[in-house]
Amino acid sequence: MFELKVKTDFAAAHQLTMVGEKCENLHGHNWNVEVYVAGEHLNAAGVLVDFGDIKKHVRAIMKELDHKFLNELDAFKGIQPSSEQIAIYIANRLQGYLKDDKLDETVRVSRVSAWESADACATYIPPQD
Ligand SMILES: Nc1nc2c(c(=O)[nH]1)N=C([C@H](O)[C@H](O)COP(=O)(O)OP(=O)(O)OP(=O)(O)O)CN2
Ligand SMILES: [Zn+2]
Repeated sequence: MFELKVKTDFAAAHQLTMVGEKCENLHGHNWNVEVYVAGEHLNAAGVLVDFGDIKKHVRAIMKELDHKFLNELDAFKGIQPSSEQIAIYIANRLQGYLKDDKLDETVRVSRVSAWESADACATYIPPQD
């Protein structure tokens, strides 16, 4: 088993209800994001997945989120844009890209961590089929 990690970040605004009163005010964070891709077999180049391909996909996902008001995005219609939900969104989008790449069938997004501050992070671990 191999696990790759790519780090990225984005800045965005959000409002959260039900978490804490101050979170209901419009405010922003600089999220630091870590995506993990796992799998069992190396390809002919001796790698699980080219880091460059993962970074390309991650950049595309960050472009959807960066400098946006997250509550207004279709991705978060009826969903609170908490760090947990952001981690789920990134994991699902990246999994879709990897599926299109037709990689080894064991390759999957194994974890996404979204740090909304230096000391607070939500990690999503997608269920394994
Ligand atoms: N489990 C989660 N809890 C909270 C989330 C979240 O996404 N998942 N989000 C928030 C808000 O985004 C809020 O803006 C966080 O503000 P912050 O000042 O960083 O939070 P704290 O008050 O907890 O931290 P202090 O260090 O005490 O300022 C809240 N919770
Ligand atoms: Zn917040």
